[in-house]
Amino acid sequence: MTALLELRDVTKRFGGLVAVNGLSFTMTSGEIVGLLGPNGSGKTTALNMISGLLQPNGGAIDLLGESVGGLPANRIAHRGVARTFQLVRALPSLTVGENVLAALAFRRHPIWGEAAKPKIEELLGSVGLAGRADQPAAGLTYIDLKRMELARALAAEPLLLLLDEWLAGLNPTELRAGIDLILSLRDRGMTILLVEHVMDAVRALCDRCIVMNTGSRIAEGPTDEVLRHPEVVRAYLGDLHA
Ligand SMILES: Nc1ncnc2c1ncn2[C@@H]1O[C@H](COP(=O)(O)OP(=O)(O)OP(=O)(O)O)[C@@H](O)[C@H]1O
Repeated sequence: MTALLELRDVTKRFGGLVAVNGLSFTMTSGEIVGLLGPNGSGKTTALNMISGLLQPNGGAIDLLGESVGGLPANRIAHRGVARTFQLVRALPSLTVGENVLAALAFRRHPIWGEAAKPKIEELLGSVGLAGRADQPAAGLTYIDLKRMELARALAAEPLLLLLDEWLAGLNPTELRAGIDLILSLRDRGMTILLVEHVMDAVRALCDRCIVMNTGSRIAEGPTDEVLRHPEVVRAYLGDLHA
């Protein structure tokens, strides 16, 4: 079966710093995979290359067997990759519905105006914001902002969703709701690559994990096994003691 996503020997350098060093992994449709590692290990840089915000210096990135490595972000989005950001990117002067509309207007098959209204409601409903389209985005709580950002990502009807610390900063009740929401996306067939530091969430969500340290993959496998891997424990303890 063709992998949904395949990275082969992908490298990114910033001057003399090798932020991602020969990273290889594959994902199949329907998986939730965790991309883990201590601060600065290269996780966000990897997401940035998969989504086209950064150009790799070497290696290959394929989506459904076709090369997307080095394509601009909008073309990769049109091929089916959507993402959220560590710092939520909302348009606070607009309503919740207008924020989602902006995403619908820039997707591969754009819709806008009246035609977009049912889709906006459907997207907001799918992230727990039903009936909130007319509310100003500026008034949303943190978790609701995150929900809105997710609705914007889902507006593209992606094959692959990249979540960059989407659960960070949530209180325990919100975290449970956030985990359930991500699981509901998986139940609808979404494939998700998740960068996350909240280990309870990683255990609850990820079928498999890939762990990076200083740009390289140091472990990969089922979540429980990977989190017990001595090199992974060392990398995280080293980070905590740094
Ligand atoms: N645009 C950039 N220019 C220069 N160096 C960068 C740039 N982006 C990232 N880096 C460096 O690359 C390395 C990897 O950073 P990256 O943000 O990918 O790590 P991360 O694993 O996502 O960290 P965190 O968990 O803290 O978000 C770090 O040393 C970082 O300082």
